[in-house]
Amino acid sequence: VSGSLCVAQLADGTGADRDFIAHIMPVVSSLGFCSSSAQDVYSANEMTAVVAQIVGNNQVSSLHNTKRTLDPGRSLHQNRKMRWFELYPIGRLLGHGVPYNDTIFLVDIYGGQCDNLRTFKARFPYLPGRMVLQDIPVVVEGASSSESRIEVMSHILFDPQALKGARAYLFGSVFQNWPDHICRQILRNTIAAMASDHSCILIMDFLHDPNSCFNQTSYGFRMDSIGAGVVRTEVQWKDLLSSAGLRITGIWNQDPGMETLIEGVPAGRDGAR
Ligand SMILES: C[S@@+](CC[C@H](N)C(=O)[O-])C[C@H]1O[C@@H](n2cnc3c(N)ncnc32)[C@H](O)[C@@H]1O
Repeated sequence: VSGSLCVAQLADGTGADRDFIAHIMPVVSSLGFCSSSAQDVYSANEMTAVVAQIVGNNQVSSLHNTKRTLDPGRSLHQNRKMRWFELYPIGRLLGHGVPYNDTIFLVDIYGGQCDNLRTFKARFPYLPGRMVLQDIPVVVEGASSSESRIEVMSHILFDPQALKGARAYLFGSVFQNWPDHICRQILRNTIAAMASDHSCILIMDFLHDPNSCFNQTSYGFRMDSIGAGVVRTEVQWKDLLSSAGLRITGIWNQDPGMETLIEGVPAGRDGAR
């Protein structure tokens, strides 16, 4: 096929689901199997011609082999995972009337084995305020025995948020696991607990850029393939947060192939945050 085709035309021509085409084509393009001149617009190139021949199928490397060829020296496993506080200027959380020792500074929602809080406390040992890890009961049991300075509490999906007025509610690698309607419910439950003047939501997640490197485009593809997960573009994040009643007040990202920190506050709040 000569010329460019948009996602809708590709879906029509193949009979495949349009969302599926929109997700898979950035991966195909970043592997070099077609070209992309604009977002959601693709054209055939020399590689397309090769793989379109029956004999050419044998020349298609596995994703892992191709990754080494096209993206030398980089893979999700080779890159060190950034800590949320290495991306985010935590001075933004200070000087707003909290934290005091008896107030809640940070709630790590679905925090796993409390690594986010443990490393944060190690880096900023003198910060006042309570730190609370929330996760499903079986995870919380394991976490409580390993870290005594961090409070742990059971919290499962769609539970109302019991901890009111924390300075920040952190979600690390959580929303990428869930479709929009579930994320919206989690966000709304959190908003109901937020103090209107000083609480914020911090989201550590991937921000999908369809024109970026293999690392990132393929991560969205892999999230799709293991469940209902989704890696969102900046527009999708804005839409999701605003549909829940939040306004994005900052996005920090040091490497387009890695995690991003998104800060949000209730939409009605005056000022920058
Ligand atoms: C991808 S891990 C993220 C862990 C951690 N926040 C981090 O930054 O590495 C997702 C977490 O969500 C938790 N989780 C999964 N299903 C849940 C549910 N229904 N209710 C509450 N937590 C859940 C898991 O136990 C896990 O700790």
